[in-house]
Amino acid sequence: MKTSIATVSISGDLREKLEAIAAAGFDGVEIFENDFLAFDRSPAEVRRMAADLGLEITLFQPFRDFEGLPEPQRSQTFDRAERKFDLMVELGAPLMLVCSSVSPMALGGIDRAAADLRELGERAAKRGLKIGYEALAWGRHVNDHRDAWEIVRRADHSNVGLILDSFHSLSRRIPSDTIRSIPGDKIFIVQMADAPALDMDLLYWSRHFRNMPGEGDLPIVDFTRSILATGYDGPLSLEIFNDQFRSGSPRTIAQDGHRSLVFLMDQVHEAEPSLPSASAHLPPRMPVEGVAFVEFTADEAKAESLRRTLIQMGFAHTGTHRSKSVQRLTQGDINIVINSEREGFAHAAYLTHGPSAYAMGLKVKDAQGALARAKALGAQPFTQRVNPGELAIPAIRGIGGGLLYFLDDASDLARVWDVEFRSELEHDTSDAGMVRIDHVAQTMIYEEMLTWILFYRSIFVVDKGPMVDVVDPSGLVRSQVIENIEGSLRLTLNGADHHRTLAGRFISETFGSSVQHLAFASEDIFATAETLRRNGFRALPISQNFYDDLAARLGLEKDLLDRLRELNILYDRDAAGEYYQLYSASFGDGFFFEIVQRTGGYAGYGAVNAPFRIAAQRRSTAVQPA
Ligand SMILES: O=C(O)c1ccc(O)c(O)c1
Ligand SMILES: [Mg+2]
Repeated sequence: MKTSIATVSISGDLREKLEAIAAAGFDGVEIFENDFLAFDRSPAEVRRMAADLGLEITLFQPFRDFEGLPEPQRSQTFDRAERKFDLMVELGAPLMLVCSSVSPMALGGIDRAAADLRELGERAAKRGLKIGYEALAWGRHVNDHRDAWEIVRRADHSNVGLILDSFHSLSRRIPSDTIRSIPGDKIFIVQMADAPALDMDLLYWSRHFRNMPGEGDLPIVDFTRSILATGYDGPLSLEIFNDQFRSGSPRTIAQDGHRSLVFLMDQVHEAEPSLPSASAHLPPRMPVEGVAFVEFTADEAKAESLRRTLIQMGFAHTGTHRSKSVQRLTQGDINIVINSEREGFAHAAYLTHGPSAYAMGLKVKDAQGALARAKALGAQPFTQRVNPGELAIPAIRGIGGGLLYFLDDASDLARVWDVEFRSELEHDTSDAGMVRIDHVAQTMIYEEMLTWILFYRSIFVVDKGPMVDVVDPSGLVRSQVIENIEGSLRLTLNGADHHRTLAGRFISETFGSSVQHLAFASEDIFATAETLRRNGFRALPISQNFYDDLAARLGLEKDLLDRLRELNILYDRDAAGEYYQLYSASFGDGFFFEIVQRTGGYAGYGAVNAPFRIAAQRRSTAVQPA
């Protein structure tokens, strides 16, 4: 299947757009009229630029308010079309998109529109061009692809076809099955866009909130299956109007777009392997069995203080790397690695971001398969020199330029700890009852969130949760969960809009996105909290008002409430179960640990408690008066 994207989808001038689109691997491009008009090169030069970049111009658009006009406007609009045909011939654009009219002067009537399109098709044919008719979801008389198809059918001209746009059809909840009876060769191009489920005016929703397939909530896979069932074999062309994308990095957005189409075809293939053009053959999405380790980079002093904190939290120092300045600490199934090397990637990450959790190892079914899939989706593989006695662990670049390693049980990688680490037990600490990593919280600027949601969803068998607003006293942080059904991988992505929020400050102080907190699961949080207290761990002090409200809101028994209050444990409850949360103080740039306990089927993250946690962190990190 060929891929294409409309220039309107990304930022920059026309040259920057075309370069980013070519670099991302697209086959074709739709030239959006305004992007051309605002550019100071001739149509012939644009044509050459596209050709030099190996891009086919798939479409010129949009031609507006054409059909159904009375005279003299009708003749004027045909003249207008002829001028655009002149331009298209020079550009080498074979197809014009005519979108359904929104003009108050348009008269309506399927036969009138069909006659207009037929005449336009006749004129286009004389110039060697074609026209495609698209129903805008807010078109005055035509706003449904079924009506647009009937008009095209009655126009009955070989140079007149239909253009389908997933947004217009799916925003109006038109069943995708209705596409299956359209002949594939009468569909001249298919435009693809997803969008978040929002209850708003269709035009406003379309012009500001579209996003890449897989980033939103529309049933895009189903739509595409219906398209392919018709025999359509033209390009899938992204047409994404999105305020964020217009101000984002053209390269990143174009890469996301290409990845979204590869992923889309893969999902279609998975759902219906017999479809003719669903030809993407990627290694399958990889199930994740858990977080095998989290690796910090720090200088020696910070590494030692982190090591002491972890030991206070019940971790045991269980290994030292055979050739590097790298420590391993464990508790239950949790592995924390602290890297204080003075060269290599970890050190570079330290120099850029300061002490940080820059790498994460995921235990997957097949590590090489995960790497192969990630590469096929355009992720950047990571390799570094492997010393004798070390394993080449497959890895890719992840959030904030950090690393994502893949481990599995099926290869030598299963023995990584034995191969690379000398085992030792320096500190005979008391285990505090933490058994596994519950979740990893990654903080990023809000604009990057969709990129990472698509990244994780396209590579792994995970789903995304709804976007949740978290109120920081200085602004909003938007949070979205990436998790699998088993709960063995839980990532919370936090998008900060504002540098004054705690998450925003974390980003500016660590110079980019990264892991802001790590949550460990305990099976008895009260026992864990008592042990930590004995070890001298300072829990984040929670406001007394929070506990008074808990009593009022949830009617907790006094005993339970007193214990929560005494140990600074936050509490939440839903129909499925309960959630307990205990926080560490923040370190340095704002990193912290959380300890949680889930009972029953509680599957959330205590979002209702986040404002109280954030307020407590602000109090405890506030600069004390001298
Ligand atoms: O928002 C619009 O006007 C508009 C124009 C052209 C399109 O193809 C489209 O889907 C929307
Ligand atoms: Mg469109």
